[in-house]
Amino acid sequence: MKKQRLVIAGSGSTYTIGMVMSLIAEKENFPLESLVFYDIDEKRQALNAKATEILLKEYYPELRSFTYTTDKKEAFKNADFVFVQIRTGGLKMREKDEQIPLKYGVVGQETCGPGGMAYGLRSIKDMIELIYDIRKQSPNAWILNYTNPAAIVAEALKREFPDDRKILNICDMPIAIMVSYAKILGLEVWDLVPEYFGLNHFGWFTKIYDKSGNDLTERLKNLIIEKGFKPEDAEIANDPSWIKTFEQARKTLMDFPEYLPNTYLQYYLYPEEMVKKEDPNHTRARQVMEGREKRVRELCGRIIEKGTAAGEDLHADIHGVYMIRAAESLAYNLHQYFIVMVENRGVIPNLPQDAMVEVTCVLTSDGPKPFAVGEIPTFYKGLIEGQFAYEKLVVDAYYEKSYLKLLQALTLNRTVVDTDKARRILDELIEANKGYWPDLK
Ligand SMILES: NC(=O)c1ccc[n+]([C@@H]2O[C@H](COP(=O)([O-])OP(=O)(O)OC[C@H]3O[C@@H](n4cnc5c(N)ncnc54)[C@H](O)[C@@H]3O)[C@@H](O)[C@H]2O)c1
Ligand SMILES: O=P(O)(O)OC[C@H]1O[C@H](O[C@H]2[C@H](O)[C@@H](O)[C@@H](O)O[C@@H]2CO)[C@H](O)[C@@H](O)[C@@H]1O
Ligand SMILES: [Mn+2]
Repeated sequence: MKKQRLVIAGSGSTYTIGMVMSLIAEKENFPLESLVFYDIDEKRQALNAKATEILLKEYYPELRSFTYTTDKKEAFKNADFVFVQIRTGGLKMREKDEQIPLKYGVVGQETCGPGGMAYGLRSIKDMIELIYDIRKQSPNAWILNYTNPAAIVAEALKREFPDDRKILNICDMPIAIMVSYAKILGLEVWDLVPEYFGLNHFGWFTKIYDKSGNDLTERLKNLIIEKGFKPEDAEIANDPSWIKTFEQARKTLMDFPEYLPNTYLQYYLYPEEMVKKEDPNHTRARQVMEGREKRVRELCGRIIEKGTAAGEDLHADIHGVYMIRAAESLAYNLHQYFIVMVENRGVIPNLPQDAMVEVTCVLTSDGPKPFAVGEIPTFYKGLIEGQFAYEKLVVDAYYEKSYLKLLQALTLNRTVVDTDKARRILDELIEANKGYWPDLK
């Protein structure tokens, strides 16, 4: 079995230690020859890296080479896989993305609505630059991107790198939802086979089967409606915000019982309720700073101080395991099922052919092979077309530096709708994003 040379870009992330634990858990199936951390923030990276050195010594002694650097050239040479998890502007800018729309009574969210647009315009520039840097050093590496907003990033990367078949955009929300389905059904998550369609953070499960081909969908829907729905992945199971989100997904299913919804649809289908639930002085970014970010920082600090991870409650999370298993399937041609983003090209015939859709695929060494979805009903088609038009306009606006296209994008977005409101939010976001966004005409 060929051992893999893996680079993690954005290794100062709050997800890195979880990813390292997942690499340890998956070491028999995705053995590493080397692991390299890359980040632009030396201090942030060093904390994770120093804790990782200890974790690897204790749980992965056979891994001979672990290094960390802020030098792109050194980081990206001879990679087989690069996982990309950057956040341009950090959690401080995420807080602005969430707070500014809320001032106008509009959803304030990291990947949805005006906040998602603001974050998207920041991510595109850095992501394009990063992919060029990776390709200079490693023309054949698989690049697994989960930097958000993944829908907008995927659309921009498709346009900038149309012939690059080794960039895969992937999100963990569908698998995190499936962890809850598995629990309700009394099965393991990897025993479930999903049918799914949509855009990233904007999709539906149409069917859930077990590995023997039994259709569990109607039983699952009834169980969710009768018994409730909650997050089960350890990372989010006790988080009040995620608990509310999963409850809302149950309501969505009761309102629109045809398909099982992605949790992110709550922002588009119940925008008024979402605004009401928010405390503008304590949005999700602040909760993450006081929660996951603080927890990871303190954990690393303790490991470094003690020189050991013994006694710490460490586990592989579904986020890390999902990305690594997707990489395994690509590296070793395993033909396993994953929900990932691919260009439509006939998968859903009644949607734009160039849309980056999120659907069930088999991952092979030749890349993702999507299953045909077929034509989708009018309600879903209408919603997706509106959302895709918004995403496309954001990427158009980035390339053309167009104020008008951003105004159109926000006016189209279901979380905004009103043109005057869209203009006021846009003007404030422009001010807040000076130095990150292109200068608009
Ligand atoms: N697609 C998904 O389902 C999914 C799931 C989880 C996280 N994410 C994404 O992963 C990313 C990381 O999330 P986080 O909350 O841990 O953020 P974070 O701010 O803790 O970490 C991001 C890291 O990226 C670094 N960075 C920023 N710009 C960079 C650049 N140009 N080059 C290299 N490094 C850079 C930062 O210094 C920081 O250390 C975000 O984009 C988040 O949205 C996506
Ligand atoms: O608000 P955050 O930063 O806590 O989460 C935003 C991310 O939410 C989803 O990821 C979940 C994931 O679904 C779950 O399995 C677990 O790993 O936690 C993650 C974060 O809570 C979403 O898919 C991502 O795109 C978001 O970045
Ligand atoms: Mn996601």
